[in-house]
Amino acid sequence: MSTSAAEHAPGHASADGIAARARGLTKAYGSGETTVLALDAVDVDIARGRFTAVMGPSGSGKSTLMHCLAGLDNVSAGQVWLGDTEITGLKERELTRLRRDRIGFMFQSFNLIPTLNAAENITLPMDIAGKKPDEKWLDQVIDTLGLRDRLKHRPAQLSGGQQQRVACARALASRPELIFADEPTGNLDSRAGLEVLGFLRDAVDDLGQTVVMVTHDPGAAAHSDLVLFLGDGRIVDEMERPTAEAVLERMKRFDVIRGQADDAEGRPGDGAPPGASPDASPDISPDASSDVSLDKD
Ligand SMILES: Nc1ncnc2c1ncn2[C@@H]1O[C@H](COP(=O)(O)OP(=O)(O)OP(=O)(O)O)[C@@H](O)[C@H]1O
Repeated sequence: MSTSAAEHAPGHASADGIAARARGLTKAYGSGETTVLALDAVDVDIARGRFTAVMGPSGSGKSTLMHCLAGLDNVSAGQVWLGDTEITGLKERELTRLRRDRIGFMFQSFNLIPTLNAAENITLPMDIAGKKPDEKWLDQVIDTLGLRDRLKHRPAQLSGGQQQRVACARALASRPELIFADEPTGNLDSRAGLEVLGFLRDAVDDLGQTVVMVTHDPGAAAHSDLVLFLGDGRIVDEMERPTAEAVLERMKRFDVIRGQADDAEGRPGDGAPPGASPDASPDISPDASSDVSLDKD
């Protein structure tokens, strides 16, 4: 299934509201009998100025999709564009520069440098690139994220939620075209997680940023504008204006399909209720399920 594929003129990325685009994106790991097809000819458009969530069962290809769109991993076939730039085929040095200049990253483990204070962590990528931050923008980011009185603190002196806010500010500091967030609330309690999701939402609504977030949590996905559902390396569904309940219901259908596949192949766990077998689980943790009541701010 493709997203807005009809707009696509073959071989060209449009200059309009598309922040990233993939056509026929295929990624295989290994070779011969042990080949794993992580992405199977995925067509996707990531709209500029929107918050897109990527969900799907464990192993469905979420991280691989993010890594390929961000130029962190090479593709086996197909094409990927960031804005108008086709990144498939770029040399590693060009990719490094492109990631540094045009993409912001947030990870589950905040990836802050322990010896640097919050302010230094926020500007580190720009310092490495030898670029001066736009002070007005940086002030806006710091105030939006409520970090003004935490700038001199080192990561160990900050709560998990505050550390992730610093990571969020770092991702925003260079005003990137696209922010990729991989399970950004995975290490946070639900209150801190909600706070970070609210800031990502604000980054889109108030600062005009574009965010793509991989998550297992329907409550987190409910903060997005659009959820893309991956199954077995393909985009199998999408949901506009998601609610946590609707996302959870959609995820449960992966259980049913996997259960049926298990039945057909006579795998252990036949007849078990959806989600009862570890293999069949869509990887929604009990915590995630309990977060279903979380709603948009
Ligand atoms: N480096 C690798 N070598 C071999 N296989 C890999 C590698 N990385 C991922 N895979 C396989 O590719 C498929 C997709 O993996 P991916 O990590 O993208 O899924 P995911 O949806 O992000 O999973 P999870 O929710 O568990 O993080 C899986 O079958 C996985 O085992």
